[in-house]
Amino acid sequence: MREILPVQPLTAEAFSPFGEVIEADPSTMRLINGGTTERFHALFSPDVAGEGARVIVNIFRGQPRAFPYEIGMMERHPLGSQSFSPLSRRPFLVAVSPDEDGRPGRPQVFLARPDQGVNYRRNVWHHPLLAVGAVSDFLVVDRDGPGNNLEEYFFDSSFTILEPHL
Ligand SMILES: NC(=O)N[C@@H](O)C(=O)O
Ligand code: NI
Repeated sequence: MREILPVQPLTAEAFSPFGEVIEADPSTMRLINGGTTERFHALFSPDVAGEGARVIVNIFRGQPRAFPYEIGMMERHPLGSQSFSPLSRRPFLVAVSPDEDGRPGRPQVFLARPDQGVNYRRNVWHHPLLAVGAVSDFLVVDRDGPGNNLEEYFFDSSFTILEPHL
């Protein structure tokens, strides 16, 4: 029996070892435009490295994953951060791992609300996009430029995620 991973709610504190949660945090809010707009300021700062690197904005259209889902691999981007912000107002799953001597440790899985996104800090182990329940669009801010920005690691034994309760 493969190890079943618990799914926990996404919070800024729990996710802080891996990056930032993108959400309308009242502590970041400042009123602008004559008080007609709330600006939730500087939720994260994209981090790109290497000569010729640039920050780019993309849309990822993710197909929903089938459950139970096997986490067989993790990846990381040594040259840039990567953020995912839902455009389809749907929840999604976030799987991240601590680094253990250059390999991902046991994955931690979070359920992001439809009004939450995440930014993976540069070189943080994560699983590729995990859309849930329906085709879902995400605004993705990450890096373009020369050099290899993808490192993958395949586990000897996968981990199981059960269908999340939405
Ligand atoms: N390949 C790609 O751009 N996507 C992954 O990095 C991902 O985290 O989904
Ligand atoms: Ni990625």
